[in-house]
Amino acid sequence: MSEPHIRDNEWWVSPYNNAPEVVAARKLPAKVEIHDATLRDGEQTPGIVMDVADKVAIAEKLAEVGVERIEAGMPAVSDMDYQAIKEISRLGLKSKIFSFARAVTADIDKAVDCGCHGVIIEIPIGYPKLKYQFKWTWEDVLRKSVEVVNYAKKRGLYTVYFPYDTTRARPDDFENLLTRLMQDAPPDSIGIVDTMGCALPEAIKYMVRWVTRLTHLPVEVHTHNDFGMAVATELAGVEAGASCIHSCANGLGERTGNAALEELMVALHVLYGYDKQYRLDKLPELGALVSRISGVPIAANKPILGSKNFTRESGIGVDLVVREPLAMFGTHPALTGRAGDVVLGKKSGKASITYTLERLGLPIPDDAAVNEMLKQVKDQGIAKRGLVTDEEFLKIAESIMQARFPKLNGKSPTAAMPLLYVSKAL
Ligand SMILES: CC(=O)SCCNC(=O)CCNC(=O)[C@H](O)C(C)(C)COP(=O)(O)OP(=O)(O)OC[C@H]1O[C@@H](n2cnc3c(N)ncnc32)[C@H](O)[C@@H]1OP(=O)(O)O
Ligand SMILES: O=C(O)CCC(=O)C(=O)O
Repeated sequence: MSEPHIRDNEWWVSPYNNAPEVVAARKLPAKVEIHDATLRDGEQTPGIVMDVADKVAIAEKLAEVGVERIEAGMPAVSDMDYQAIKEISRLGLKSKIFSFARAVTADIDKAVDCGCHGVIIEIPIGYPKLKYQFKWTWEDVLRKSVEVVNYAKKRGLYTVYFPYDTTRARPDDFENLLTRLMQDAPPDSIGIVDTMGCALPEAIKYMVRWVTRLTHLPVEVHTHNDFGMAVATELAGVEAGASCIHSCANGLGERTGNAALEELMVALHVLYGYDKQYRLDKLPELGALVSRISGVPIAANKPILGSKNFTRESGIGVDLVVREPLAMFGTHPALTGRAGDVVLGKKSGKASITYTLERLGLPIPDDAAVNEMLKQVKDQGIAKRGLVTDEEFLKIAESIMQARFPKLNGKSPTAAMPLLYVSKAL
């Protein structure tokens, strides 16, 4: 089928994503890039330390997945970060390498020394930050920014201006800052930073349009997940024309984390129809690597990567999980390197039993036996408040079949199973 919401064996999502009224409200850029900050903002998750080898391994996997930009770290934090960024730059990966800098020239020098393509120049503009933390006015911010932005550009770096806590800036502060920055030190692009993850998707759209109008520069969006909307707000930014969105693999990051890389990649391709520029099938490998190195487990129900995303216990339609996955899921498990799975428990139905028997290579007995197996599976699932394992199910199936064919009592349990079924035909 050729409608955008359906691609055979890949996805079947909502046709209303492409309703004329919905499409008319969008101003999608021709291309969107992902700037991944796992090695900097992801490492800012409390307690995580990644050494040089860890960062190199993650950078290589990010490049393999197809991330356009890797923020490899903040050299000011430690010599290990400095070495890691340098090492990653030397690898000659397809992704462009960025470093994170304060608005100080020494940090720009470090980015150049590390061989980076670009730099993110961070400076606060959110009013709570200016008022309580820095005691700066927007004029102070401008003064500190101008010299450093010009310096970074002079040193040949792609320069992203990152006035953080943007979404809590006073409108006049932000507008004055950007207006004057464009006169005195225009960077290559501007980041809208939802440091506290507290802006609505519609607010981010408004801000992207506002910054575009003020600067005519490419706009990037960087969000956190405090209201569970980091991915939604970045995609809203794209709908308003943002051409670069920031991420962390597995949604790592300060507090509730950053917009999750894997969710953005799949959404750009499946929900917005951007060309498949990413190896979505490699996302589980990246997720497992980042989880192992960070020590932060992936939640079982985490979008894209959760171990139970394509697992169904509920009996209704369960036989379709493997036979016709798009009846049961919006995306085919194989699109993201996954496989569907049927498990047994309290919510099983008859189809769960017959499916499991087939999967175990066993014949399907008569209806009464299947019903009895189902009853015992449910009872056991309830009793243990969990799933019934294959081993437990085999015991249930065997005892039922042996009761029906007592002549075969005494045979070894599992070895006798096929025989027990065959015996019904005798
Ligand atoms: C939203 C945010 O939190 S933004 C950044 C978060 N990331 C990090 O903090 C990374 C991990 N941090 C670290 O390892 C350390 O905090 C360091 C190495 C970066 C800095 O450590 P410290 O030596 O304690 O420096 P400190 O935080 O006191 O700042 C030093 C100076 O930089 C100034 N500064 C801080 N941020 C910026 C900035 N974005 N641009 C320009 N100057 C800045 C401070 O005002 C201070 O100036 P002062 O010496 O005139 O008072
Ligand atoms: O480390 C920080 O939180 C500052 C920069 C940033 O990533 C943000 O504001 O979201």
